[in-house]
Amino acid sequence: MSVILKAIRLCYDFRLPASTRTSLAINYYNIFHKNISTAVDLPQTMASEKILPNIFQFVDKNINSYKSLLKEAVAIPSVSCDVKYRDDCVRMVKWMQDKLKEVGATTELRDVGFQTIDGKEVKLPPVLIGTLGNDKKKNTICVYGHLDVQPALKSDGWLTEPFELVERDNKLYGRGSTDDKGPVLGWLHAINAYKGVGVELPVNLKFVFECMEESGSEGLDALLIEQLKPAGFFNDVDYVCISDNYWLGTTKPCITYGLRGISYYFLEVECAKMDLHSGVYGGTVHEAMSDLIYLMGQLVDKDGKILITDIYKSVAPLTESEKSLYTNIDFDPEAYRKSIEAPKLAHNGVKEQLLMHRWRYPSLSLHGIEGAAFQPGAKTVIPGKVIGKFSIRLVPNQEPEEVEKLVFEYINKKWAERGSPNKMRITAQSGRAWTENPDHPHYQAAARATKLIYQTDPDMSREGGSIPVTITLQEASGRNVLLLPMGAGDDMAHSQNEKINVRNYIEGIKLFAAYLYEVSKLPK
Ligand SMILES: C[C@H](N)C(=O)N[C@@H](Cc1c[nH]cn1)C(=O)O
Ligand SMILES: [Zn+2]
Ligand SMILES: [Zn+2]
Repeated sequence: MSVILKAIRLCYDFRLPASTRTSLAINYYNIFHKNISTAVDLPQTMASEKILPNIFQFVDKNINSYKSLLKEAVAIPSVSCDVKYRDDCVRMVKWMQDKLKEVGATTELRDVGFQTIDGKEVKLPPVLIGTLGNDKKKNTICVYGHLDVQPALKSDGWLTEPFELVERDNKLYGRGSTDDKGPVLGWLHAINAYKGVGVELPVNLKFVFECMEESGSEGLDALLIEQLKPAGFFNDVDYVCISDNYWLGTTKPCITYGLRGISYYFLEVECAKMDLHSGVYGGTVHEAMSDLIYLMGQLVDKDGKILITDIYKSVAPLTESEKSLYTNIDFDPEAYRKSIEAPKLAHNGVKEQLLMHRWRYPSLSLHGIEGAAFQPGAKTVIPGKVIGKFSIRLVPNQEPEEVEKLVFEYINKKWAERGSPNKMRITAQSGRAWTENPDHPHYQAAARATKLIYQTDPDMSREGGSIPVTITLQEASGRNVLLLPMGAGDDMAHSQNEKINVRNYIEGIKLFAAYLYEVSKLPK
């Protein structure tokens, strides 16, 4: 067996074509399952074990159509944080609804109300709910994904247009390619592949696809808890799966059992009702920007230690058994450093420390200042109002309300010390951290599927990012939730030149098909 696994690894190392890899995977699969079925002597089971190899071949034959569909999805600039793209968000949701309908799902668009921006009510994009299959004998999996993206402009430093999917060096570049349009489409393609080989889907599926995840999933919790749960949407759900994160590195797959939460702050300082000429007004006003920079400079030290009083107090203590987990994770700090071209990493680049500070300790990041003169050129203006944006990634035992209170108290104290006559206001939106039991059979099923595709045991990882709805889905369904990443650790989600490797996209589709198959075998 190990000889075959090695052979398949070498295929990847030497970049052999997908068809060769698939043949090897099929050989491996047949040998592996022949052993099992001979042992239990069940010819019926044998027949069903041929399903996945056929599906894998089908996927390899349809690579171009998968790329085309991703191109269509990326071309819709569904940026949720900027209301000027709100129609595109709605268009994106409806586009996905059509695709779900095409695979036979029953769908509906649920209205989730309004959000308030600058005192104005703006309609939120609808949430797409879908159901495929209703066989009481089958397991039901609830799949969540998001259709919105972070903003992107070519002038940010993209090599190509961000909303045009471009293939370069076996990578598909475009905003949303990995976060999260590629993975969402992966589910669609996996379902289609079952259809394509004429095999009934082995599970029932329920879909929750939103278009506000990058902006705090506004309206979604209320929909899930106040409407869908009481209406029985989760009654028959057995497992929840989300593909909206990335491998830790670039070669080893992982399955994720933890996310940090997020507490996002808008810190506003106003010194005048309009922007001012610095030659005319400079020296005569208390400038808002100076006040804001002062406050933002009080939040975190150069080593990343958060300076907010008592912020670390409730963080879950590190146990000896947890500590030992980090040693076995496959993570290369030097490769990680090189991939972002940073001069030096925090915590002296020590692997275990880096992982812990990414996954289980809070971090504070400064994101930007609205109202600042960020465009090129020597603009000589004093901004009348500036809004500083920063966030704290929350970890287990840190409750958002308690963290918000500590931040507000700290900012108010620093503001009093500053003694500025200007107006200051701080607001927040927050979501809790999430962890799950990775020893659950659901995780074992996903690990079997992963090993089948990538011929290696996945790492059980946590994730430094946040998906606010994960904990809501866990609570609403009362079921085990698992994150099954499709993309690689260097995909640069949220950054310039976001991409997904063709390999991750295509093998990810196979992974989802194999995952559905493995979960179908779990007890109900
Ligand atoms: C991990 C996920 N793909 C993601 O990118 N989540 C965002 C969620 C968010 C919350 N506020 C704004 N965005 C993230 O972790 O930043
Ligand atoms: Zn994101
Ligand atoms: Zn995402």
